[in-house]
Amino acid sequence: MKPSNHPDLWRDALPWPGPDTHKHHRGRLGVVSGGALRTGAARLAARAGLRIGAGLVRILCPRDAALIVAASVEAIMVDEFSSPEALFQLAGALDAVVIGPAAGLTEATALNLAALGRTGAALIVDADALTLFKDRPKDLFGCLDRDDVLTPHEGEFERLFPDLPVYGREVAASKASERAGAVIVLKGRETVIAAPDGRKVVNGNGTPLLATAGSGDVLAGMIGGLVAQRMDSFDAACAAVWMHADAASRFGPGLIAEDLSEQLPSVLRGLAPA
Ligand SMILES: NC(=O)C1=CN([C@@H]2O[C@H](COP(=O)(O)OP(=O)(O)OC[C@H]3O[C@@H](n4cnc5c(N)ncnc54)[C@H](OP(=O)(O)O)[C@@H]3O)[C@@H](O)[C@H]2O)[C@@H](O)CC1
Ligand SMILES: Nc1ncnc2c1ncn2[C@@H]1O[C@H](COP(=O)(O)OP(=O)(O)O)[C@@H](O)[C@H]1O
Repeated sequence: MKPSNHPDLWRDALPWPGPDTHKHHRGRLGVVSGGALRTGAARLAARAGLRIGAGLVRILCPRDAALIVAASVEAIMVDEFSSPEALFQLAGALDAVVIGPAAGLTEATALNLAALGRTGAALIVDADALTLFKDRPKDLFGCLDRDDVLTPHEGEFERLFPDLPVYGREVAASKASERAGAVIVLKGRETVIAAPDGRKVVNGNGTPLLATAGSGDVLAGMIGGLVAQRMDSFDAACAAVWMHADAASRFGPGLIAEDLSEQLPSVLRGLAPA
């Protein structure tokens, strides 16, 4: 399949604030932070979610991380939790939650994911929350709904779906989406986005400048920010992947993950209705 992702596919579905909206109506996104030494990934994702238009973004922190995160954010809100049940309560008021970036390869991450799976929030599952389920992928799939999104790079994909890479990236992504019962974003030079209902798009505007630590965390936050605004999860994933690459190209050489969110206003201006 040739690269097929293009704004014509999802431009009309992008969320824009109406005159009577308020921050809660624009969508509430949560991002689960790692522990005290691992808070950067959640902050990258949260900022991206806010920049892409979620009205309210909260970083949900284990106790030891809360003061560190609180000291390094402004518009982003911070909550602490001390158990999966407490996380469940916090997430009940959210439209979408990102979990996985620097979350830790621990049982606590698995229990937190299971707790989030019991809420009505759509989940964007990345990084450690994928790798953790290497030997028990069904435990992950059992927590998911069809509007949830998994964002593996190739290594993470192979850990969850060791029998699928042999089919090639495009077929593998479709089979994985069907098996997981969720949208799959198989990241790489040409990212493949597949939905359990058979929709599939291949992205062609990527740039190797994106091969920098934390850029995947930003992408997870962008998808979460669009899904929180009630964009269909597959469309949100296609839009975020394209905008993420466009942001990188606009910045150019020297790009680090922190720069991506700061390019989003100009990316969005180029997509806004006239
Ligand atoms: N600011 C922060 O706090 C940041 C925190 N972060 C967090 O750190 C945590 C662990 O991150 P990680 O890099 O150690 O884990 P992972 O990416 O699994 O690499 C492990 C091995 O997998 C392999 N591999 C195969 N294919 C691959 C591919 N396409 N892309 C990359 N690797 C691929 C590769 O093996 P190789 O190819 O070298 O043999 C590699 O050595 C995780 O929670 C993450 O969220 C980061 O997001 C950065 C910013
Ligand atoms: N060579 C490349 N060409 C285009 N895009 C790339 C390339 N390498 C990485 N990317 C993109 O960069 C992002 C990296 O995500 P990920 O591996 O999860 O990074 P991290 O865990 O550091 O946040 C993905 O969106 C991926 O598609």
